[in-house]
Amino acid sequence: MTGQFLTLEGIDGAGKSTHVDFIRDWLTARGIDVVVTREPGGTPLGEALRALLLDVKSDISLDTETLLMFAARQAHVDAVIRPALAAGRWVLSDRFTDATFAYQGGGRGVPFERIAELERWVLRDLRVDRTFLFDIPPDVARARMSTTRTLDRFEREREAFHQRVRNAYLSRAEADIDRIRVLDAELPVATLQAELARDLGRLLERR
Ligand SMILES: Nc1ncnc2c1ncn2[C@@H]1O[C@H](COP(=O)(O)OP(=O)(O)O)[C@@H](O)[C@H]1O
Ligand SMILES: Cc1cn([C@H]2C[C@H](O)[C@@H](COP(=O)(O)OP(=O)(O)O)O2)c(=O)[nH]c1=O
Repeated sequence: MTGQFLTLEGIDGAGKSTHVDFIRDWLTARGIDVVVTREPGGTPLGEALRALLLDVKSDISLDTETLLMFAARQAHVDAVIRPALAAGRWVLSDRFTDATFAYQGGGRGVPFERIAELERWVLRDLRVDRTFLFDIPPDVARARMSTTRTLDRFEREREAFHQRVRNAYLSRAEADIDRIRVLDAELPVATLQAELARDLGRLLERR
């Protein structure tokens, strides 16, 4: 049996990374072999592209940025995601293609159809089984980040950019309610973990 492919999405500072270990541990405790990965990244090439993409000093045009995201994704899908799923392992990726629709599409204005074309080319028959979208107002997310990290190229964008990213994520969630679960990321971590556990339980049952 092939594994399930799970992704975490949301604007920067929404709290995705906070739940990665929880999801991995919850699944591992139930006998599931989980591969944790992230985008951009997940392979040596992908991590090198990530460094370029996030570096505040990089001067990258819109289309180049979009193509680099998909170049990293192509390597990631072929080297990590497909083999793991084929071996019956589950894959948990901190961000995936929804992020390109949200950031490059919603945030920067790349036409969604162009991104969809790249998605068809790179993903072919690969589908995400469940996406947890951590939804939060940009000002709350920004306040969370400012205490903990040096901001990268995307995190330094204005609040209006992050609002467009958030709106694009929410539109995708409305259009794909079977896959994307929207979580109110302002809730306490323990409440969010209880919701995640409930939904993971449903995924396990339907295997
Ligand atoms: N539900 C929550 N309530 C309050 N603070 C949170 C919550 N989830 C995460 N945080 C804090 O917000 C900051 C950003 O979280 P993080 O998981 O790094 O976000 P992301 O990976 O989405 O950028 C961290 O300092 C984290 O401890
Ligand atoms: C995968 C992906 C990420 N991004 C951006 C969103 C994030 O700002 C950044 C990666 O951030 P993220 O993995 O959230 O970084 P961290 O939690 O370490 O700060 O890349 C895109 O713009 N498009 C994409 O397709």
